[in-house]
Amino acid sequence: ESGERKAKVEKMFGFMDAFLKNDSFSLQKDILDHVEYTVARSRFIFDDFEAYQGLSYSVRDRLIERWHDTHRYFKKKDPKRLYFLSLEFLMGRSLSNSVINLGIRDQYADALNQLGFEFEVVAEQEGDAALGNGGLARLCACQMDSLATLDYPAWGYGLRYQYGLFRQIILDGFQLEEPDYWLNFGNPWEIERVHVSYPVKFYGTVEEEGIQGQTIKVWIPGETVEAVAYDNPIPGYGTRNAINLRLWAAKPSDQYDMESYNTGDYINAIMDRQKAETISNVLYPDDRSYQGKELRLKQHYFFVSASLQDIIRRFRDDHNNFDEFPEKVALQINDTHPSLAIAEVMRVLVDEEHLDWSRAWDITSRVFSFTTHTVHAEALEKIPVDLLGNLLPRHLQIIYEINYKFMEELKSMIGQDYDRLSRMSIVEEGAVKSIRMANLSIVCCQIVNGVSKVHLDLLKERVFKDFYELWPQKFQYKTNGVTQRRWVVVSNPNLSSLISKWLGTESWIRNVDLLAGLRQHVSDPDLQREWKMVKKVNKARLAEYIETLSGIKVSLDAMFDVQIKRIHEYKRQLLNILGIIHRYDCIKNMETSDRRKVVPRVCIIGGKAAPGYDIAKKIIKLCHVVAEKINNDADIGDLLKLVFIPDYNVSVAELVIPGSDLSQHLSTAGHEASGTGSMKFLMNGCLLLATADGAIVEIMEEVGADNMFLFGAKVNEVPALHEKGASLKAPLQFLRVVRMVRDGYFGFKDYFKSLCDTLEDGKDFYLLGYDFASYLEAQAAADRTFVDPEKWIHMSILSTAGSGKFSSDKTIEEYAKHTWGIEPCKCPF
Ligand SMILES: [N-]=[N+]=N[C@]1([C@H](N)O)O[C@H](CO)[C@@H](O)[C@H](O)[C@H]1O
Repeated sequence: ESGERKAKVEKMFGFMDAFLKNDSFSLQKDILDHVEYTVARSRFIFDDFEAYQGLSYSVRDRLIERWHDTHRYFKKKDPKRLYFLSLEFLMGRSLSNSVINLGIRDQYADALNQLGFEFEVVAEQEGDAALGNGGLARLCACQMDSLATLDYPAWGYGLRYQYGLFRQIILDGFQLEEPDYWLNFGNPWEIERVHVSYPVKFYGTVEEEGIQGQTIKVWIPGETVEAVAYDNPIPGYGTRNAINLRLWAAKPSDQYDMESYNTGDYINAIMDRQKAETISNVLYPDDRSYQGKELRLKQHYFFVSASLQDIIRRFRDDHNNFDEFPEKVALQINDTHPSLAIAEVMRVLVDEEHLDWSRAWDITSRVFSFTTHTVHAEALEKIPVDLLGNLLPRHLQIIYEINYKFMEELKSMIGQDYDRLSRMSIVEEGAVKSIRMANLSIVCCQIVNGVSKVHLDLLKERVFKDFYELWPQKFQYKTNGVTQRRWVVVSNPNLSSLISKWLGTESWIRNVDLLAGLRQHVSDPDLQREWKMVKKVNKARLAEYIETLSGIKVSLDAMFDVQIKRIHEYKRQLLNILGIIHRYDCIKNMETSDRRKVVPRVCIIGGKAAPGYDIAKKIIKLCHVVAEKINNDADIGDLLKLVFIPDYNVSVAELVIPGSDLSQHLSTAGHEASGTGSMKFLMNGCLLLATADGAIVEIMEEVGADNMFLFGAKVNEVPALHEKGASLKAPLQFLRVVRMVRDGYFGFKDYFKSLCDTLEDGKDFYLLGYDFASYLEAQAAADRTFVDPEKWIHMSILSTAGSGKFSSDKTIEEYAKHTWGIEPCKCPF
């Protein structure tokens, strides 16, 4: 019956490009049809936002077509699939990226023009999908773009938060948080799959039942919630493949207790049902440590259970022997947030599929791989057993069993070394007995990946030293990457066309190694002139944005010096601000004649602080009071400006990065697992001023240390410096600027006391004092280079030319080959 219908449809439409045409007239018609029939506004009168909606729905139609063809082809070929489990996906906007990956941006721009709209203006109507905090979350989004573009059969699974990462409002220089109700006007980029829903169980008890002489565990849940799927097609660039990001939303389950209904306690019954929806409501805005909150744990299990039910249902469609599961499925755990998936697969295989433990464990340990993104042992997730035992009683039993078997095996390998046994145990005894989710992930997974070469060294020598010594073969690294589609082609179209012109091809967009071809043209004056022009145009756009935001006029001749990332003490935005105070102080104390030699700077800082992170919030306030002083000081004029860009997100980054001359990555060496912002700046020809930390070390290998401005203690020097503690004496310049803040030179004397206290000798854990002198030297080197435009442009072109290694395409190819064992599966039509 469906075969017949398929044949009839194919005959009717012929197979290739079955339905939608992409010529300008067809696009105009589709946009108007959606304005009229989907947005329900008259096709004759609609505004920019309705044009955005109409346009987006017409683009979505073309995504759905490719999504269907891709998944029908995957179904036909039944390749090994990758399932990428992550609690966060920082997608940003979808419109521009989608039309560029579909290869029909120009057609759409023309169609809109015919209808009297401007593409860029309409594209600005879209809000960011901010379903994540920072680097880890954006990394997933870049990796999904690469998985699609490289034709890998992959799915992303996550949570459909109703509230994304909070909006940052700055009031009198203080950060306030506002809810990000991003779904207010609907979301054209998702498809609600009402028929794809699964019950997720919580609480309850575990009973034992005897079946055919076997005792099996039966989990009697206390509460059930429904998980409903929302699909987000992810189009590849230059391919028909479009893969899926499936996000789960919690809905009241249709199982309801008649009891409360009949007692007429109707309202409470409904309220109870409403409670269910809160599970997927809010993204936890903390980019730091794990909070032992029950709701957070519910979120973890909710998306893990729904995802695994969906994955196993798909596997069972074509397979009924679970020994094939690891051949057909690769499960990627992105940090420890999805690690409960390990216990869940064991529960399904043992309790529901009745496999014996060792067979189940063999399958489970071959199907999972784990990537950690942190260097701070204290940031590793630990779940109190009381919390876990109450919410997921069967999973706690299973984790205890996994740990018991692991401890037995370990004792047989290392003997009665109790310190090491307790350090490696998945169960942490002590005041709050807890489950170490990182230990569980390492014990289970075949491969544990760090996110940069330096990160792996830190995992081996510090964070997971015991495990590395036991299982060195498990530990690998896959250097992070960013997608050149969004971070160059979408956000910097002028540079993108310039690169294609000088490389004589656009294939670098899919084959990033070609960027190295720019090296042979680096000294060509025409390229240098055009390169400079592109940067100038992008700087003008950024300057306009700054003026709109803050009313501050900035000079395009100044060096645009940028630090944009989450606010953290280890990322040392405070070092940047103290450096600016030093620069200001120097200019103030200069002879007017010397001021002519000062290289004008526009210092731009942006980033959100976790709502409960007090010190980070003080750093934001300090930035504003210093800016207030400098920007209103007539003596300074255009020599120095400081601007804090509020509500930093993916779209702001897409505007700021192309307009930046210099970007700062100041983490205390050994604290940034990788960093990915640096890679986006590098691709856009922006020079880096940085410590040799995380991925910066590999960037130095690719573009050369002499093509960057490096400073500060090295990773292997920091532990010894920490030992020195109070004996480490900070330089006078540093003491002077700290004194200025402490004495209230910028006001708020008492408010900044605790911030200044963190910099006192012996307390300066992040070594701002120790690194201050070399930091100022690096800044001076940047000044000297900036006044030599040819040298600067030379370094800028070489930065882009050497950025190929840091494409997420590279990262994904490495993972596919060495961790997941998946092959491209390109949809042929
Ligand atoms: N969570 N986490 N970790 C991070 C970032 N904060 O999101 O992951 C990012 C992605 O791996 C890293 O680049 C960054 O160094 C690391 O701190």
